[in-house]
Amino acid sequence: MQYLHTMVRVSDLDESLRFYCDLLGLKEISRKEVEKGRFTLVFLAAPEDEQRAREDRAPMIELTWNWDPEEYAGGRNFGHLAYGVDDIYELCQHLQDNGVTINRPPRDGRMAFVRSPDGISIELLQKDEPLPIREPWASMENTGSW
Ligand SMILES: C[C@@H](O)C(=O)SC[C@H](NC(=O)CC[C@H](N)C(=O)O)C(=O)NCC(=O)O
Ligand code: NI
Repeated sequence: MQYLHTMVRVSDLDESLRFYCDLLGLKEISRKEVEKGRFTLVFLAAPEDEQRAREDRAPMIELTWNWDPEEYAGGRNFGHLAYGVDDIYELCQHLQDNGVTINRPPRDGRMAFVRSPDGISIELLQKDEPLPIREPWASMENTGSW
């Protein structure tokens, strides 16, 4: 089995491509306009995955834009999309300078969260840094249960 993509529905395709491509730096791999279904699919890959994505061997996000406006609410069960980045401070500054909401600034130099135009949470992790997972259980005796 191979992980292929995560699909997110977007309410404004141009606004979303400005965020995911122009600002975040993802590359458009393919696009499909479906007249009958009245929707457009756009597959995006991270720059380092671009070549493999074009050979169908790298994970992507699939933006789905329904031409007829819909309300996209709820979806609390969805968490975030995560990307490893070269310089988390520089990227967050660039995003903020271009009007992107920085939900969690990269104060530890390792992890930040920003929002897409539709409120999708995007986790940015500094490459070559350990995952900043705070083990709430760390202070407890190792009960061996984990
Ligand atoms: C190309 C392949 O990766 C797909 O995911 S197509 C799946 C298909 N998508 C649509 O019909 C898009 C328009 C639809 N109105 C929608 O918003 O999903 C589909 O079966 N979607 C249903 C789903 O739950 O994803
Ligand atoms: Ni899909």
